[in-house]
Amino acid sequence: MAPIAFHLSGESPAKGLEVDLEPLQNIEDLQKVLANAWSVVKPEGLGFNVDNVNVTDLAQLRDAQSSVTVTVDGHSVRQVPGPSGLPLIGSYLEVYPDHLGNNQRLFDKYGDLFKANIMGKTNFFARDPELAQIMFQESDWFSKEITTNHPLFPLKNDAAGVFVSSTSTPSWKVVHKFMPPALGPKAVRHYAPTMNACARESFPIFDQLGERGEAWNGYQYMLKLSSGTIGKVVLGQDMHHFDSIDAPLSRFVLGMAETLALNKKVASRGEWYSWLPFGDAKRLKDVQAIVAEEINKAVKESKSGGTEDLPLQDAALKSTNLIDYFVRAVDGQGKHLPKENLHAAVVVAAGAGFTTTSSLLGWLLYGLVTYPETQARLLQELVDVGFTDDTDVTPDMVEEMPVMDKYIKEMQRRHNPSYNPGRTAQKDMILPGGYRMQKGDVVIPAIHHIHTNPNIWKDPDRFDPDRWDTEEVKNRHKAAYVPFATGQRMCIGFNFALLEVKVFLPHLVWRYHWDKEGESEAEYDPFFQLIRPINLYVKTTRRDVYPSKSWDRQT
Ligand code: HEM
Repeated sequence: MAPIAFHLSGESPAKGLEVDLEPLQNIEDLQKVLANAWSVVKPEGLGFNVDNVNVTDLAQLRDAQSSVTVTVDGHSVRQVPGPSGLPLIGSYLEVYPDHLGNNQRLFDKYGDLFKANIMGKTNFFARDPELAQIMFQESDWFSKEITTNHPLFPLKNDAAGVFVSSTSTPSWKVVHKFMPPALGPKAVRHYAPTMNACARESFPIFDQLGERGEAWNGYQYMLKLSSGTIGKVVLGQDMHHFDSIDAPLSRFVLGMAETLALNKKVASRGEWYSWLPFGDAKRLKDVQAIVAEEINKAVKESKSGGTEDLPLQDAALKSTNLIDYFVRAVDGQGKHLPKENLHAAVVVAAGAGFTTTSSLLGWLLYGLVTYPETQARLLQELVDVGFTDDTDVTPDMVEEMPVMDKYIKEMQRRHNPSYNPGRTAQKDMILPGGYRMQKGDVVIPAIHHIHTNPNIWKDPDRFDPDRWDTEEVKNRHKAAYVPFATGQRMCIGFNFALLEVKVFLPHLVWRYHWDKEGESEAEYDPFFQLIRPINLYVKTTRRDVYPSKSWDRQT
């Protein structure tokens, strides 16, 4: 039997190919053959059309007299749409500074995948979970490769292994072996007492702020609290952030915060801007040097919990802080994390550890003052689990607090601190929907827009913690909610982050009643690498009255 000709819809039949259908069993076999030949990511999306009639049976295709048209999920192959932009600056003015709002507008205009060229750098933005899932997966299609078009390019540091280096670097493999055990579920449990102690350390300051009756910047104090905790857990250092109301932030924290503000600026202005020997690009390098210096000092001064080498899992449970862990942990071959990786990996863990959780805690305070009924529900839950002034939150207790869990999920859905992780196409391909992608294209699964995609989330802008009890949300697409990303390059610290906020929040809600200052909506800081509130002012009052236990929890 003669081979049959196939071509992609949207392309000339001359670019098609011929397939011998004889050895094929069914249409799925044909889909695989063609997907393989044309680099189509999802073979099952291929459809066949003969003389304008859809064909789903291999036998019918055997009779085709002319080239069979092949569609991808019902579409012709197409280029990813997007704004054409202006010469040189591209769509810069169309996207910045309100990049979340403007990207929303671009998604609404162009659909779930669009591209934008900004200052000579093209990125592709996706808000469809199916596309996000493919992009997040380290595979032959995509990988985290920090090329010049990648948003983290100005911070690229191969020695760090994680976050700011590419998956293809040997450092990623080695750091990715050492760091996860120290931040796994078992290991983070042993940091719960430190987290409780950090929360208590902040009380005298929050008490004083409350007694003054003045409003205070909620985010700034959450930054002090979360970075102080990371100081202890990662660096083994007391940052003295709660020695007084006006205690300054440590040099490391200031340096890291400035680094992230500068990176946002430098990365959004294109590669050329990052090479300038003056201004923001130069300052970024200077500030990175200050951060590195502070970390070197911390490594030198770090107190060890012992001197013996320990296998990874043991070290994770016995170390007094992350530096101590890195110094003592050995892998199966008895090897330590190489020195050249240690310092850079500590910078990343410390930086990623507080910049994210401080933003999340900021948004959680925002939620308390904006949704008083939720604050009341959280307090009720604490009463019901038997919380008292002396309670230390334990990981087990956290498991019994579904109201808090739903609240945090809903706030992360709407205000997740991380929003633009980048991945790089490893070869030319055709994505679901028929979109062409070329090797080297940098794609961004846009977390904020996935989390608020109206095709997935009912009333996405509505704050509704109870949506997490619905079947619809329980059965959501795997990548519809990805606050910590997914795949091999997902967040290593998510267990730590969630335990930390679940330890802090009960203490803060139990001790204080939280009120909003002013009528204005809290806004995100458009000039920062992460989504953090900038104008969040709150007032606190020490609680002296508590509700009774819920009737069904009374013993
Ligand atoms: C609310 C808190 C947090 C959020 C929302 C968050 C989110 C994320 C996201 C989205 C990524 C992927 C980045 C990318 O693909 O470019 C990531 C990576 C990472 N996170 Fe987190 N994170 C949080 C807290 C933490 C904490 C507390 C730590 C450490 C103590 C941490 C350590 C890391 C590291 C090391 C990576 C890089 C993993 C790799 O490159 O393989 N994160 N995080």
